[in-house]
Amino acid sequence: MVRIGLLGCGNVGKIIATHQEGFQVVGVFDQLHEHAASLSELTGAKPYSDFNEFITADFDICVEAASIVAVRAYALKIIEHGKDLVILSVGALADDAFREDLISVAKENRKRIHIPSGAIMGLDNLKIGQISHIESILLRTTKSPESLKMNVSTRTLAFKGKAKDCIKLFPKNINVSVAIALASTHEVQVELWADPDVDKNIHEIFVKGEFGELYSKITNLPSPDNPATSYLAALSVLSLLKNINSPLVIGA
Ligand SMILES: NC(=O)C1=CN([C@@H]2O[C@H](COP(=O)(O)OP(=O)(O)OC[C@H]3O[C@@H](n4cnc5c(N)ncnc54)[C@H](O)[C@@H]3O)[C@@H](O)[C@H]2O)C=CC1
Ligand SMILES: O=C([O-])CC(=O)C(=O)O
Repeated sequence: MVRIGLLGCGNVGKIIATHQEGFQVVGVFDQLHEHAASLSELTGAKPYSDFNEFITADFDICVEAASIVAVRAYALKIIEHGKDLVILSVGALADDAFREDLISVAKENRKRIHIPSGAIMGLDNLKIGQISHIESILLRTTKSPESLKMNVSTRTLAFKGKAKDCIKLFPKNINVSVAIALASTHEVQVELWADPDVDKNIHEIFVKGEFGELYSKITNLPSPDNPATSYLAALSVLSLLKNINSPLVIGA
């Protein structure tokens, strides 16, 4: 059984800890100790209030479901302590220098960093951009103003431009754009819309390239404790963990 340490015990952390199938959460850490304590009560996992104690605990994989700030603060240390790492707040990897450091430390320590598909479907296929020409990628995301912490009464364009700039302004809402850029190794243009008539998280992806053209649209239900985060994002981590050591590897 794969042993997991959970960094971040909020909305996604709780879904992961309460759906343990094919893995066991043995340790939980959160900057708000009451969040770690309540997941511990639900699951029996040991709660840690000190990060340095948490990373010396006996688990194989650390699952990050916290924030970009947490990835920046802890990812290198986690890998240096011999753990593989699942990063949901993938926006942290938009910083080229940080990402390259992290990858080189992972290589030195023979550890792996997993980026789940998060709130979209088909992320794996976009890796074809690493071997075949892609002309353009546009992500059009629509969320409720509440999710974006905006107060608007009509459909409003909150951001238009590059993924790496959008994630700086909306670190809790557009991690998917950075995941797409990393998978495809292509720049991603983003349109982020706040729409008061929408209560779901909609991601439309437009890609043109040597392969042809893609249009995909996902209409995600928000997750129970955080409307900005699609429930699918938590499911993607659960399916990644369930399959992590499977001899049958499915998908690009
Ligand atoms: N890759 C993707 O497609 C997606 C990524 N996300 C990201 O996943 C992450 C988790 O999402 P939710 O569970 O909905 O968020 P949440 O806000 O409900 O929970 C985050 C938890 O992490 C803790 N935390 C935050 N910063 C921390 C730090 N520096 N050190 C220790 N603990 C810290 C918080 O106290 C909270 O308990 C967020 O960063 C979110 O933006 C969300 C949806 C899709
Ligand atoms: O959950 C979503 O729909 C997308 C999201 O918050 C993110 O990519 O950060």
